[in-house]
Amino acid sequence: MIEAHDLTKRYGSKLAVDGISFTVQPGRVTGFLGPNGAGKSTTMRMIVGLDRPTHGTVTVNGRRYAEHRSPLTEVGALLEAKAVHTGRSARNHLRAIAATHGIGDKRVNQVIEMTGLDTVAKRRVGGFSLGMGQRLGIAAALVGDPQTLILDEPVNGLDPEGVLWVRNLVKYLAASEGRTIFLSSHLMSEMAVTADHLIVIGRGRIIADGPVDSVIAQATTATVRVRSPQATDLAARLAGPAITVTPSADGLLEVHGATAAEIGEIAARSAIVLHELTPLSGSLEEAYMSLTSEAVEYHSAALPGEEPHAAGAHAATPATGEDAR
Ligand SMILES: Nc1ncnc2c1ncn2[C@@H]1O[C@H](COP(=O)(O)OP(=O)(O)OP(=O)(O)O)[C@@H](O)[C@H]1O
Repeated sequence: MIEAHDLTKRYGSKLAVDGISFTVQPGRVTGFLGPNGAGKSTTMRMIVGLDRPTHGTVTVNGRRYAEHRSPLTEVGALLEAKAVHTGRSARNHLRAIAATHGIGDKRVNQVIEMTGLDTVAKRRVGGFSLGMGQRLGIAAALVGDPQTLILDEPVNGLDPEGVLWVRNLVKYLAASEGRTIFLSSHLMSEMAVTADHLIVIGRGRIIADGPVDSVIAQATTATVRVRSPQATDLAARLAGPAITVTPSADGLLEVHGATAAEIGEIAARSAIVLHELTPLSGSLEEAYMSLTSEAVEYHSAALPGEEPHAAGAHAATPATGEDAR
């Protein structure tokens, strides 16, 4: 378990992390989200003692990282994937890390196999691609077989097979082995299918902390998709001050402000035939854009004809495909 209390980090005049308190529980994957510069990496660095809090504390299993006798077997971290001795082979890099904790070659070989690095284990790390470097960073985090894993953008640079592997690995480690997993990513569709719980930060402060479904439900408007051969009639009967009905195609309506049950009852009372009645929850991307719209420090320029802020556009988009939960 990771516990942060009033955790604060100031770099000169920049308050990178502004008094945050949170708990990362074992047995589930906790996603850490936030715009560029929100303070995610700084928070993760403080957890593993690479940065000293200006104020407040953060502990792993009740102790600060530096107080653990065998930190590598307690917490594994992927923070700076390229922070390796470039002249060493992947195997020797892992052996050097393992040696600091008396971990033998057997475990080194296991993690090399787990991370798919077998064929390149003898190659110099300096020549590794971004994805291979990322796999090596994950291997290093796993060497000590730790109870807690902290992964800063672990899927960055990985191919689709690698992304799927990370997803399945962290889910397995949390759900089947009860480990504590804390990971950041900017890929919302991936986070939506990987995390159980989310902590969202912006400008160094916590914006949301809760189960993925509740974070999405709180930050998006639920839509119900209704298909009926009497769509025009149904739309007229549904429309009211609290209900918005948007015809989206022939016979298809998108309804905000009423549940599927309420719509079904209104249709039944009017003897209107329904061919489809589907509640659609918002996507994590919509929720994220809405939650962080005030906290984005580095805005991209709008494309011609696009709203300067993407949040509104996303909030209006019904959730479909892989982002829908
Ligand atoms: N060593 C440092 N010295 C000065 N400022 C720093 C330092 N490290 C981070 N910062 C600043 O602290 C803020 C938070 O940075 P951090 O890297 O923690 O954000 P992040 O959420 O991880 O961002 P990203 O998504 O871009 O990785 C940023 O404004 C950053 O410029």
